[in-house]
Amino acid sequence: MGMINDNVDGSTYGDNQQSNANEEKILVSIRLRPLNARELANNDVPDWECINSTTVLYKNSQPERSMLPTAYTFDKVFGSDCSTRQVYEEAAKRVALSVVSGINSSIFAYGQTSSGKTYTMCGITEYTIADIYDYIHKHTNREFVLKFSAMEIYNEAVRDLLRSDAAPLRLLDDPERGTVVEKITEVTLRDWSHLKELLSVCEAQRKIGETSLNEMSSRSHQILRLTVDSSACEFRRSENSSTLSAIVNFVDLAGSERASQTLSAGMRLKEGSHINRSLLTLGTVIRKLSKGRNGHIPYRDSKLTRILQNSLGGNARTAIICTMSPAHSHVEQSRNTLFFANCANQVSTNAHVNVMMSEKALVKQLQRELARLENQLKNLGSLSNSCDSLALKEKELLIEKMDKEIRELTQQRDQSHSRLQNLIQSAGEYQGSRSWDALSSVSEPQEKGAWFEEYSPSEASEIIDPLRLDVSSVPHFSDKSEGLNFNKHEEQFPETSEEQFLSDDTSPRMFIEKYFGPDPTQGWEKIAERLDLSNEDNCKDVQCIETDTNMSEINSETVSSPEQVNQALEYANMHHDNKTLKPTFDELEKTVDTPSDCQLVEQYPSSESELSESRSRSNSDTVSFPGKVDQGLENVNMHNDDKTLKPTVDELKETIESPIDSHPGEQYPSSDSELSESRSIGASRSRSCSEIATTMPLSPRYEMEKEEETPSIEFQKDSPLRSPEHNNRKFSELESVADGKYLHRECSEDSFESDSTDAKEESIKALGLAGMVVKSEKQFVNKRVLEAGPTSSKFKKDYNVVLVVDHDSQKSSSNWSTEFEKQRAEIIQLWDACNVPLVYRTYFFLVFRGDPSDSIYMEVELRRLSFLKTKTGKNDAASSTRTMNHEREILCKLMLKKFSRKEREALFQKWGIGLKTKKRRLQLCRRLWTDTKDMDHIKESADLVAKLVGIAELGHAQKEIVGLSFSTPQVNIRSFSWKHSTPSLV
Ligand SMILES: Nc1ncnc2c1ncn2[C@@H]1O[C@H](COP(=O)(O)OP(=O)(O)OP(=O)(O)O)[C@@H](O)[C@H]1O
Repeated sequence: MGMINDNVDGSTYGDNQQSNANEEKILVSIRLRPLNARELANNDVPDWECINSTTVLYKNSQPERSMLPTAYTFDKVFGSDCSTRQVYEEAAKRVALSVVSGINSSIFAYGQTSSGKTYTMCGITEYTIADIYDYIHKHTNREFVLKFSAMEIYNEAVRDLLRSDAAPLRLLDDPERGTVVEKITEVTLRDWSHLKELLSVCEAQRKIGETSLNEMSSRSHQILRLTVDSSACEFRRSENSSTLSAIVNFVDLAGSERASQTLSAGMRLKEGSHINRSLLTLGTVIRKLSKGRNGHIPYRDSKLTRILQNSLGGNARTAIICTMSPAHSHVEQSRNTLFFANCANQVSTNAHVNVMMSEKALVKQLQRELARLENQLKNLGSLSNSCDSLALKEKELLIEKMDKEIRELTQQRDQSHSRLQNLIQSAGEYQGSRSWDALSSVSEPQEKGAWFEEYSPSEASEIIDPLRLDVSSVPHFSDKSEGLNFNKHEEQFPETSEEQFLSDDTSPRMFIEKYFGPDPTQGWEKIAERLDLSNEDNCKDVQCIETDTNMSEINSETVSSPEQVNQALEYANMHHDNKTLKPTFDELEKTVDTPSDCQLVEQYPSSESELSESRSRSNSDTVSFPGKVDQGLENVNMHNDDKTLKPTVDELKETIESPIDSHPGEQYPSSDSELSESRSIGASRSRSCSEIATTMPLSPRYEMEKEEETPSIEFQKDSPLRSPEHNNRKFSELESVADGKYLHRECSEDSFESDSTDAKEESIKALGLAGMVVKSEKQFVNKRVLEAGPTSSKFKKDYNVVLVVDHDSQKSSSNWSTEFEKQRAEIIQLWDACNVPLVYRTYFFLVFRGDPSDSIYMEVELRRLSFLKTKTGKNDAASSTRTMNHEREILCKLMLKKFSRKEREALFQKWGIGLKTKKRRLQLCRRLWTDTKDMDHIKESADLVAKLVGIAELGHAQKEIVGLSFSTPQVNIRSFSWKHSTPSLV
């Protein structure tokens, strides 16, 4: 036969949920015995009284006991006048008789020595067995088999009470039945009288001793065990028969005792010690079980708890009857008993119906169970599959979403790049465009005002898109070729807002990337590319000049160095007319004629005669310059609709014809005849060179370049081009330089068109950049030039001076770092003067830190800012200040978002802002980038802004990523490819 444990409702054992459904508390009751003769003799008084069927009350109100509870409630309480029958009926019968239904059960008697445990348990055992037999008699349809066994645990030894030998029994752990007592005698009961005989044997076998409290004190724990098997009579011999099988334990515990009270000694003391120890373990088990089975349950600490494990929180219904002596003299033990009872009352057990099945029935049962479990497994599998497919779908959706985001971001990046390229191009071009614009008086209705209000629908994007200011400065190009339609860009550019800027979805870093591109400096590459283009076109322009002005007349002496050009241009720029923002032609002419090796003013020709003489050496000066004059006049006539911003014809004429008083220009040619002469010669000449030269804004850097320690562009000293007689520079040569020949591009005689607007613009572009890059010591001139010498014919053919930025010389020169610092300080000043957005400054500041390859950027920035400073009007300044304030407000908000309260407080302290002052964040943001002369302040400002907008990670590393750091010393502007770490020389 196999055994399956079923719940009482018939469900299969092992189902936790159903098991929990059968959870029931241990039935706990209290029985007070009457005061015994000894107690009465001692005039002891009862302290305890049962005030109802469930509550026992402590009657004595001694002050020292006032803190202890006086009333205890249990399932049942029985007073001293209650019979054992009543106790059985109300406190044990239901539990005990579960055994006939196949449910294990246990009835315990717990209490101090001499409290009436044995007295009670004897009665209950008899009543139970009597009722069992009564039940059997009433249920004739079932066949019952009763087996009896009895044991005692004496001094921690298990003894079989049905055997006369005293050999202790071993305990074994059975996986199915739990702890079993090995070789214990189990007697199948014939009848009720048979059991009575056996009970008598047990009583006789049990260790009993006399103590001062109990003449017949039980010195052991006694467990009487009755096993009840039952099966339906009709299936008794059937293969499919099943049997209910359960055990009922009658546990008469030894009584707890105090040695002092029992006057124990010797063997009794030892017994008492074992008794108390095992009872202590039982109490611990009960206490732990009462707290929800947390922690280790010390069943194995004693044989008692080990044997009764199933009854203590296990699968047996359990009833505990706690016996107490109500005598005042036993109050401590009584309270201990009540405490144990109280804990036991919290313990739950799980009762199950134990079904013994025949092998065949067991197989069938197991097959059903197997099918059920397989079914469960399938369900789990399908659930798991559905979970997997769900997760897969989620992932696919996520991938799809990310793909979409990537596409959008890529598109935005491309747009930004495209826009940036154009903007950066304009950064280099705007000077030219402005000058062209001014000279030609293009039909712009008015000057562009504030930078940021021109092209963006929202301020936020404007703030961090400072290059837009360049857009505003080159409206002239907005409807031109090469994608320079900024209005179009405006449409393509998504509107943004401060909220977007600050939103979680768009991090400041992303925002920067979105509108700046991954790195705004990437656009510089395009500058280089455009250098090529524009120079190419400039060469065409030069060829045009050649054609019109008989370049054969130009000899090597007419070649001017770029340095001179720059000096001249700067000079011109310094003395421009305030109204037109342009130098007068006279000034320019003077400048052009200024020898490079001398101070501008000092070296100018001191008289008209000198000037005339100088000019007479070459027609080129009278060819090119008047060409520009004509152009300017022509344009003025065409677009003279804005007198406030554009020079009128008269103004222009005045500008041209009247030297500025305060300027050495008084030595310049001033007669109409000279001017006419110039015009007549250069009428058909391309406009570009001179126009550019007129308005080219130059930074103070060019003044520095005059100094010897500053690398500057020069022709090779050995070259004939550098001969002393070259001091008398000719404008045509300057023109050539200005037109971009210095940049690198070889010219082709047949590759240009004269008087071309495009050529003009390209020339402007080229010149806008020419000054940025021309600087070199010992630079080489195109080999063909050098080899051929300065013969005019050869020069005409190979008019292709090549300039190289010599980073090596820069790098090797300790001057570069000094110069870099100077330039940077200068830029910082200009940023401040021009209200350049802080984010832009920060980005620039972080990216460019003194690498030799930074020089070009620094130059470009200086030029851009220099020009910007000169052109910014009051309205512009007010507007840009507003925008700047707005930017600071945004940074202020970002500070709240980016920094914790602690971090902010640290910042306030660092920046000297009182922690209790109002608008602390705004105070801090208003201090950023303000002390332009304190580099520490600037660095800290940059670091803070970078952290706020998320560009802290930028620096040289980022620059290298975009290919802006060069490992080779020399960079040929012609093949200016920023992405090549080893750019080749021409
Ligand atoms: N409810 C009761 N009514 C009358 N007499 C009782 C009652 N309970 C116990 N007694 C008597 O008290 C004495 C001690 O009882 P009993 O031996 O059952 O105590 P015990 O708790 O088993 O003691 P021990 O732990 O020492 O074995 C016995 O003489 C018993 O007849």
